Amino acid sequence: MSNVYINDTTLRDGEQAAGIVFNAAEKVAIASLMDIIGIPELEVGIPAMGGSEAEAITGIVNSGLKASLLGWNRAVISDINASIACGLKRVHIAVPISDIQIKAKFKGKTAVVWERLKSTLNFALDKGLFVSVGAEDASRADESFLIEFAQYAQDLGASRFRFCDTVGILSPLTTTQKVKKLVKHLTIPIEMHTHNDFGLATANALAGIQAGATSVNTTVNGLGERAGNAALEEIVMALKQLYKVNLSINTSRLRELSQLIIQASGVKLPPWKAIVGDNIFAHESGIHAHGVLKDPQTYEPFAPEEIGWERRLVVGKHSGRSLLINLLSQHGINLDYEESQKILDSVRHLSVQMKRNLTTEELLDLVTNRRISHGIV
Ligand SMILES: CC(=O)SCCNC(=O)CCNC(=O)[C@H](O)C(C)(C)COP(=O)(O)OP(=O)(O)OC[C@H]1O[C@@H](n2cnc3c(N)ncnc32)[C@H](O)[C@@H]1OP(=O)(O)O
Ligand SMILES: O=C(O)CCC(=O)C(=O)O
Repeated sequence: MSNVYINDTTLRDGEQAAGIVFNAAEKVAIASLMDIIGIPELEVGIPAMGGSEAEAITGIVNSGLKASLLGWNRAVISDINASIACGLKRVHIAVPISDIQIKAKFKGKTAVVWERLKSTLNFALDKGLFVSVGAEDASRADESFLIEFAQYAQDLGASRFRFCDTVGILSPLTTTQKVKKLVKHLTIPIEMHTHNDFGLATANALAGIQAGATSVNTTVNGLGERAGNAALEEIVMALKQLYKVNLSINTSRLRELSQLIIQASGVKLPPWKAIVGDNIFAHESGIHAHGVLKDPQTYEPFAPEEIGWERRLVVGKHSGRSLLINLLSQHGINLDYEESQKILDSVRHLSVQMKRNLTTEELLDLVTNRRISHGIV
């Protein structure tokens, strides 16, 4: 697993999420930050859309990034020409290969699958391009047909093969079974493209990697069609922390990248979003705060600095005395046992009334007011 490769598609599948639009300046800014962070390949968009999308892609191509840049194409010659017109040297050609897709797109004619693959792949190769071939809806395709298709793409000269779980119906076990079979028949790298319809995109992408795939198509914050794609930050941190695979990606800027996507997409994340959510290093509960104050590892899987974020200890309904005593001592207020218990009771009461935790200022006010009313200060 030491050679896992990230090909991020935030600027293609990510932007396909309903209602999301990145303008040209945002697309260039996102690509640039990903490049600085060390993402080796970026799927930058769909040149065949023309207009502002083609302009944005050309803008990225002309930005002098180190990352390899890939354009997404249907198996249509004019799409490939649009990619060339944007200055791209790498193209991805997507071909629908499940019965459902072939029926909807090619009137059920499998001959069209072979013909489209051959004509567009040969065309792109003749133009000197690097070609990645994608099997759309591979997870629902007939398995022999999928293998035949992948081998044909390899024989024709494709440099990489993308296995797509287009509607996110795989589990880690079925992913493993399918990818293992594919690996036996291919020598070119296999890329995982997984969707999150059942909340399994990251798990399935990692299962694919364990089964022998070497590339992952990710998106920042898991943005993408419907429930989204495998999240870049989850894949990178799971590989780093759980699989001990170092990808030479500067993880300390992952939170910053996530924030850039929130800003550009206008879509906020739930605070509990894995890796980059606001609450990933926030502790309120008494037992957790007590543990973290002694050793952060008790309730944190890795240090917040690893992703460029910080630890927060907040006082609220579930807090205990250790946290109160600790926080207040930082403000020169020392509590004995009895007083801390009384203040904790008030904190609980107030939290329930306000249906939230208390800010530090509110906690300090509470203590001061209590002390005044008891003639302590
Ligand atoms: C699983 C995925 O995420 S695939 C990527 C999806 N992304 C997008 O669709 C976003 C960008 N798309 C677009 O801008 C437009 O759909 C375009 C420019 C590609 C095409 O626009 P239109 O010509 O108006 O076609 P429309 O979107 O209505 O239909 C898609 C056409 O592409 C065909 N098609 C779909 N996928 C493929 C493919 N992989 N290879 C070849 N043809 C395909 C469809 O059969 C349909 O053809 P038809 O018009 O002959 O029926
Ligand atoms: O690239 C492809 O082949 C299709 C990618 C895709 O977005 C999908 O199948 O969900």
